Amino acid sequence: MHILVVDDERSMRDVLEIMLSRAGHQVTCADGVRRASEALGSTRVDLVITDMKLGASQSGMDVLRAARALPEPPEVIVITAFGTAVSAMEAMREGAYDYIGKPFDNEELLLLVQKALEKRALRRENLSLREHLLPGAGLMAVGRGARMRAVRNLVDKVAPTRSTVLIHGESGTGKEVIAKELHFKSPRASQPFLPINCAAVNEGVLESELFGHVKGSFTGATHDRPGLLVHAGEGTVFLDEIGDVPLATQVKLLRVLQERKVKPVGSSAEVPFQARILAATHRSLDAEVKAGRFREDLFYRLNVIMIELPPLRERVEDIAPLAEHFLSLQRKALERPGLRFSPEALAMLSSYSFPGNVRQLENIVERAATLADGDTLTPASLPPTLRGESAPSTATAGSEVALGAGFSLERHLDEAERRYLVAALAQAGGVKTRAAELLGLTFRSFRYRLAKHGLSDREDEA
Ligand SMILES: Nc1ncnc2c1ncn2[C@@H]1O[C@H](COP(=O)(O)OP(=O)(O)OP(=O)(O)O)[C@@H](O)[C@H]1O
Repeated sequence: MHILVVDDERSMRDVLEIMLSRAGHQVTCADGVRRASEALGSTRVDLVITDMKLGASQSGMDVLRAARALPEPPEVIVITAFGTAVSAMEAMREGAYDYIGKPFDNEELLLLVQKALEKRALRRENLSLREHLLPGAGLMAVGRGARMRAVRNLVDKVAPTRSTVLIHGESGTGKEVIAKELHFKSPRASQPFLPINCAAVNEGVLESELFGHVKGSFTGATHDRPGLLVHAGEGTVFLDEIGDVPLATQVKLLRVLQERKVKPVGSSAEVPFQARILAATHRSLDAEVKAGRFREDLFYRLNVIMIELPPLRERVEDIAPLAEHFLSLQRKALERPGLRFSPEALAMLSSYSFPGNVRQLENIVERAATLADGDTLTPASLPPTLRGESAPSTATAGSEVALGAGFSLERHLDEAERRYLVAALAQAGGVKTRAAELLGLTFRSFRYRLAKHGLSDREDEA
């Protein structure tokens, strides 16, 4: 654990440093508020021990406030002079872990430090546990089809490495889920996973969030603050929507990635960082590079390993398992253990094209479960948009189709064939011989058509 000792008296700093280092901790010392803020801004600190009175004009309260302003604040122990119980209480109100009066007994202080660090460790553990338990943020992305198996193989291979990974896929395909899986399967799992949506904030905020800032560098910068890259320690920073980073920030990001050092906004000093970088985008960065909107050098720097997440319509075999997964979350959330899909509802889901991908499926299941009167979710529980697309029981009549420029009979028949295949598979509960029978096809012809539409899994291909 890393402890920051703040005291204006040199002898006191030395005593504390020796005592705490002997107890096995890493110790940094600061003689006042400025140095303390610098230390808090440039490294990850678990505990601050500060004297309340720092020289004639400064106060430990300022150190406490700077520490509390951090995204993941360290615990703070305040040392107070005899007879200053009022300021000790004020410190507790502002979030200090505890206080100790001067002169103190060394054993007493060590015990307090140990308890504060236990609390800190517990909080960190809870944070990472909460990450694990968030719906959909489990260790394993759901999906056992051939495409997801390939993704999973790649994840297992690159998770333990330090490589930068670029995740590409349409919106809602699960890019963040994969980023979390990469983090939690890596040796960095006990360290923070810090995501940032690069498209949601403007250039200034993005740079200050990523690289940090020093006090006074802009209105509202009341304290030095480390950026995510430093704050993540040996964890992972996930740059979501990297394709939306403005060109000016791209230049800085490239330098940061190459040199593994950041320059906080308003500072000229460089701070090294250890975090691993993962990035994701729904854009084709190749095309963005060609259009001059994305720097080619940054693209190559990020694109060391690329994970391509296919849209849900290209991995139909994952729809039913995902729907079941989301329904099981709803059973728990709504405390309705009897909720289930009718086979027809599952078939209808399986033949829909999901332009909003897994996120849309998740929303549909949540809505259906919340609104359901009985325990069985039927096609009537699903939004009408799905009905328009489900496999027709008789061939679609020509009159319903917009013929003319842009129409392609071939594509139309192709889509219809695909929907029938999926519907038959769903109706047959995934048993392929049965699905072939339902369609009046030989097994061989059925298997050929599955492969043609990318619906077969690896066993079929073998
Ligand atoms: N394979 C999966 N297993 C379980 N849940 C998933 C899976 N893929 C996606 N989800 C869920 O679907 C939702 C969307 O996933 P996520 O946010 O990871 O997508 P995204 O590609 O990052 O989207 P965007 O590009 O819009 O940020 C989340 O609630 C996530 O938990």
